[in-house]
Amino acid sequence: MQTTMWGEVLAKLEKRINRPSFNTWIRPTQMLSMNQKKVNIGVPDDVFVYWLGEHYVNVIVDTLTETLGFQPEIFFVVMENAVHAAAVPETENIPRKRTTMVTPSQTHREVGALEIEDAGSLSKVRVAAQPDRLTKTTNSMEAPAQPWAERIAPRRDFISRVQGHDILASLSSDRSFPRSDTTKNTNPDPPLSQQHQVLRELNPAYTFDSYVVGDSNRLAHDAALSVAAQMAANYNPLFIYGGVGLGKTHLLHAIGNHLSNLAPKTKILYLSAEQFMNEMVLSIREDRMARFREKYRNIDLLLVDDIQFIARKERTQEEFFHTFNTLYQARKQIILTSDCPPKKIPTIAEQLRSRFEWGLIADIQAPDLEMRIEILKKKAASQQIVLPDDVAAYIAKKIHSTIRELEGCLAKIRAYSTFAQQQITLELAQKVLYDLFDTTPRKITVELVQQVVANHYQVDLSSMKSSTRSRKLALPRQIAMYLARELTNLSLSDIVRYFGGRDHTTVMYACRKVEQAQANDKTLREKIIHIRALIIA
Ligand SMILES: Nc1ncnc2c1ncn2[C@@H]1O[C@H](COP(=O)(O)OP(=O)(O)OP(=O)(O)O)[C@@H](O)[C@H]1O
Repeated sequence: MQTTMWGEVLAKLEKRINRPSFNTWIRPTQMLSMNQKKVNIGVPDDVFVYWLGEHYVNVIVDTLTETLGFQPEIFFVVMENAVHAAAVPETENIPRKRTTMVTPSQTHREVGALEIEDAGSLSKVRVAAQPDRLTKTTNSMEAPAQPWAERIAPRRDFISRVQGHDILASLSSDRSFPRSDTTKNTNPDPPLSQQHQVLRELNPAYTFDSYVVGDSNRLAHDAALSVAAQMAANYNPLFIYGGVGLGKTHLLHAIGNHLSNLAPKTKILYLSAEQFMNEMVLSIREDRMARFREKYRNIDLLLVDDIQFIARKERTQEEFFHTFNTLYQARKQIILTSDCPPKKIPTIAEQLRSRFEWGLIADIQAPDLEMRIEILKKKAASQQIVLPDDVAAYIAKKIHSTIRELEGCLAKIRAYSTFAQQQITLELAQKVLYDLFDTTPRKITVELVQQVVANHYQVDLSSMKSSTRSRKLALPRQIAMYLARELTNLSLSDIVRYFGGRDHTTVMYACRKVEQAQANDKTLREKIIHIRALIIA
């Protein structure tokens, strides 16, 4: 039952996450156990714990919530091997020798803390909570370092570094606001002056130095540098937009880091638009809007990621509008990122849209091959990975769209080379990334076509193969013949045999009928496009 449920979750995730990422990071996972509060997800190694926690925890929790009907906490459990790990009972039953909290692993969203557990007969079980309690995060600052944590949670120094600075951070996490019990624990509403104690989010690795500049991002980079050099002078607001994983967040953090080093007194607030909304909702519910406004309107630099999130959220737009005006009038700097330019953000108040266009709008495009290679080399060097040129070129040629994918490949290769104690070579890279890059086209057979069509029309597969004349079956059979003709190399006579017939004119007739029907029926045309896509996928 768990397997079926996980299968359903995987099927949903497959639609929500791009294919290479899904195949690399999600497909190898298993559900080990669940109860009414928690779900244990088995993963192959530490790198998965880090990477899933860093990038996919929210989508996994959302999908589980949708499937289970409640929001579980999730734990990633490293499996020595699938059989062994599948025998792990509920996590709370595993004898604990030590549990150490380490830093939250996150980019622009609250992700949470990681725990290490020693598990009796299991040589290692490591658990990454889907945590939303800042108390955990705070504890983590004092936690002793673990050797593996160094590898998989490189953000530890980030907490201690940030602690010393006068930077404000959002107190609410995406997931904490609907749950009053957690908010009680996590947000006792400390005085403003103490809020920097619970800082998170600015990633010290995201600096201008570690940012590779090329034609695709030069404008955004130069504008960011200019703002960092002189706030609210030239571009206010600075609006950076671009596709997924192309470096918008990196630039925001780079500005924040630059200023926090240069002028530690600068009050910097970095958060996602979603966090802004969550905190606003929480503040309204707890009657703390005055504090909320005080916090947001008393800063020098506001960095908001994914502003497109506020589309269709009128109350949030209104509140953000006032925040924007107050800061702007006080000559404070505002920097926003989005996945599209202001004019393409759907259903956003016109006054807000026009304000987003007041300053400079800079886009980031996908990097070219040279730049992708340079990024890979830079990332490798920063992690002390010896990455031969041919391996960098191999990965960069295969991955075009997002830099996050490049990093994913690098992390995977590094993990394998570490565990297998082998140097990184082209051969190793090819072996490790085989699944990811295996683009061998799916072999299309008549049986496959029949199966997909039968599923779509909810008819019995065996009846596809019979010569029954029922009306319900006529159309699906004809569509299956039509698509079999189009998608396979078989002759009419060969195809008809799969449908229990002998006369090739049956297929000819079916093809003609479907073509005519499609010409007059848009819905049917779209259905066939959809079915064809499922067959080819
Ligand atoms: N030009 C670059 N040089 C070096 N690293 C980069 C560059 N662009 C992006 N990266 C890296 O790629 C990863 C993804 O970048 P980032 O999170 O900033 O993307 P994003 O555009 O904000 O994505 P999303 O829209 O999903 O939030 C980060 O680890 C970042 O360091």
